[in-house]
Amino acid sequence: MKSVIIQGIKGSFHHEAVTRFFKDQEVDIVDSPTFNSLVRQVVNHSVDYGMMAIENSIAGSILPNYSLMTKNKLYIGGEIALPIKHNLLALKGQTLEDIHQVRTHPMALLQCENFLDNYEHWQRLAMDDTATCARNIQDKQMHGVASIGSKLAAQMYDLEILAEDIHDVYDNYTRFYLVGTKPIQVKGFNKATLYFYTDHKKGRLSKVLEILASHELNLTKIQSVPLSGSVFEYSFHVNVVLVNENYDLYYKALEELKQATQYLVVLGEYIEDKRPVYKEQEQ
Ligand SMILES: O=C(O)C(=O)C[C@]1(C(=O)O)C=C[C@@H](O)C=C1
Repeated sequence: MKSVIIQGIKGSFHHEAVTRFFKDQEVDIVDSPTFNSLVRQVVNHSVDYGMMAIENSIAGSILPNYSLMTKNKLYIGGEIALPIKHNLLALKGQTLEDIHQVRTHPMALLQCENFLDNYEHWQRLAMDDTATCARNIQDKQMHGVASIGSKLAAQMYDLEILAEDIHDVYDNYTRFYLVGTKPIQVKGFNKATLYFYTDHKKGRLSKVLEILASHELNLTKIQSVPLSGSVFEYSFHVNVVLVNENYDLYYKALEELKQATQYLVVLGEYIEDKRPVYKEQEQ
């Protein structure tokens, strides 16, 4: 059975990301307190893969995870765009009036700012993953303390839901990568993540973008990340979707990109996880 390490414990969104990604396949889910320790255990082969959040549709990119991937030479074997629904959880019998402190993962706090602004007197603590915060409230019988997390966490740690769907925007998604230490071959891939930097001369980045556009590669994300060892120079992570899955054009683009950049590596070729489009949005 494959083992996959997550940031957090069972009942976290990382846990849900793994179960959605692997569907019916059985996997051994291993907990990790931080992203750093997750990556360490992937690198030293204590586990087969890691599942790592990389960006959220409200709060934006989790920048340290971009650098963790490249510094540790990790490759991407797949992605999952998980709908994230946050709820306010507390011990059974508690009410909103009893609460004076809320604790959760920092990304979850960022996704619920509008709700939290209604309770300015609550102390906000950015802590571990959403599920560990929920479990601690139960284990330590913390009265007056709420956590933010999923309904699964409420169920697993026997907490009451004091407020449902408290994220700022209904359509809230976090994108996760499945990462490993070797390039992962994915049959029928239609998306790729490239990492590059240039010699920082005029027009270099626009040349790269022009190569992508002229080879039917749709740019879905570009993220600049400080280049380690330089001051105010940047490397770039780009995600591209292969329009009409034209592999010839994709490989030609890679050849041209090698000429246009100082350093280029393909971090992953995998299947795009499209966020579902709801009926109301189609109209
Ligand atoms: O705390 C959790 O439950 C997580 O899985 C972490 C995490 C994150 O890293 O962004 C995952 C999804 C949500 O965006 C909030 C938190």
